[in-house]
Amino acid sequence: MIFPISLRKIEGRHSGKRTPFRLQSCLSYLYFDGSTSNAHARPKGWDWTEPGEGSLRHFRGGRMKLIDHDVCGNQRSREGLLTGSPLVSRLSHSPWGKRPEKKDTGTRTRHWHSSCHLRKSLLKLRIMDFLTSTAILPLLFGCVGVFSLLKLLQRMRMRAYLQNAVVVITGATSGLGRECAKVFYAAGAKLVLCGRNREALEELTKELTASQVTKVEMHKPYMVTFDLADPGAIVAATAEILRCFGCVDVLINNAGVSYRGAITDTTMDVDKTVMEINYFGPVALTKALLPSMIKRQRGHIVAISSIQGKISIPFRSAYAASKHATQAFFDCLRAEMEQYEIEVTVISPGYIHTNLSLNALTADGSKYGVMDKTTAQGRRPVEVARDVLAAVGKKKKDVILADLLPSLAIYLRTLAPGLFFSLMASRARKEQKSKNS
Ligand SMILES: NC(=O)C1=CN([C@@H]2O[C@H](COP(=O)(O)OP(=O)(O)OC[C@H]3O[C@@H](n4cnc5c(N)ncnc54)[C@H](OP(=O)(O)O)[C@@H]3O)[C@@H](O)[C@H]2O)C=CC1
Ligand SMILES: CCCCCCCCCCCCCCCC(=O)OCC(=O)COP(=O)(O)O
Repeated sequence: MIFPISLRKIEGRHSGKRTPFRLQSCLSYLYFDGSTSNAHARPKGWDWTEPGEGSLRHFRGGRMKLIDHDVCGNQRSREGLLTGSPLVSRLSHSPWGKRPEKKDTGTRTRHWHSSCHLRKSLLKLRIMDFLTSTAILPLLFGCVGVFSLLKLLQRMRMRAYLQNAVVVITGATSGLGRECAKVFYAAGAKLVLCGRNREALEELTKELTASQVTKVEMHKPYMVTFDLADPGAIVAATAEILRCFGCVDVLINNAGVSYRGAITDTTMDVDKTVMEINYFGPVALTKALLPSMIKRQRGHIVAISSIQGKISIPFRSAYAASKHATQAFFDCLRAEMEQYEIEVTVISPGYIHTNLSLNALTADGSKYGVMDKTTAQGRRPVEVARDVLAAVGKKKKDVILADLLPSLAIYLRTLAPGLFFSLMASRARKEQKSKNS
């Protein structure tokens, strides 16, 4: 007979004591609830003890005694030894009495039948218990094995996808772009590094080629310098990019600029510049590279957006608008490119410890030049870069790389917009107040 028992409860409060328990029946299992002080409660719905009142009288050092009465009113008891795992313990016990003799009353026979019935159901239980104890472990190991195998396959597929792939990274001179260059290079990608600052690109190239640490074959990166805010430069740069390795497998639109300012103070030029760099530039570069990808029926476009591509926070109007536009454009692109087997991944990070706030534009177009606390406390760019690598390798479509609060804020914006807007308004009031004081 099997008694699944919560060992935790027993050990916690009652071990070694003479303690009353309430017995409760659930299906044919017997549970006892150590938290109650009910001494002689009748086991609810438990027909096994029907002839009398059963109660658990004794429990000491792993032994327990169950006492009830037979039909003639004689007290009878069973003793059990508590064994088994902490999750499910068993009470092995001396079985109940024998078949009633002919002289027994009808009641006694009825109880004997009910006892038989109980034995049958307990046999079923024992079989079930045997099956679970013999099946659960192999099943568990099986699941872990399959999971590990799938992970291994995924890693191998990822490696094969990125090794020797031509990867173009914009904004490779600094922050996230720079770290992306390092992790994609280490994965064996053929890099085309883009930025405005040639010296910074050269320095990065030197650093990369000096670090031959991985087993995979490394390829010397190319550099292409252009300004994303200059549409003419983008056309010329595209031709140069395509000449580097003859094709592009992955384009990572990472370059970007942030902004801080009140809408009422901000000139239209600033709005346009932010949109040029963060939205029109990546869109133009993507459009320029797409025909060659479509021709090969192969390619992957990545957009580094932001949490602010999903929610808008005060004093970030131009930046949030550019990131929302980015999200929308690349979502459309994903749908349209599926027929050509071109992947589109939009990545929305939360704060990262980079130069973003230092380089942010203000209302009059000047540089903000402050390392914000939120930026300084952001994630390490190398970690985010690894997540970008994984997202690209796994061909993810939309990825949020942020802490719990920004992630929750996205849901709040969708599910309770009124509340979200109130929170943002109060944030704006507070920020305005601290600026004025
Ligand atoms: N840091 C953060 O908290 C977060 C950042 N992001 C996004 O990550 C991306 C990378 O930013 P991050 O590394 O943080 O910031 P950084 O300021 O460190 O890097 C920005 C990069 O963009 C390049 N860039 C800026 N303007 C232009 C331009 N006109 N033409 C070409 N390249 C340009 C910069 O190159 P140059 O050397 O020429 O200036 C630099 O390489 C951005 O899109 C940003 O929006 C998203 C969420 C959070
Ligand atoms: C169910 C409870 C939900 C509670 C939600 C409360 C709302 C809290 C608002 C949180 C706002 C998070 C903003 C995150 C912004 C962010 O991560 O931006 C990333 C960037 O792009 C950073 O750029 P910036 O120039 O602004 O530094």
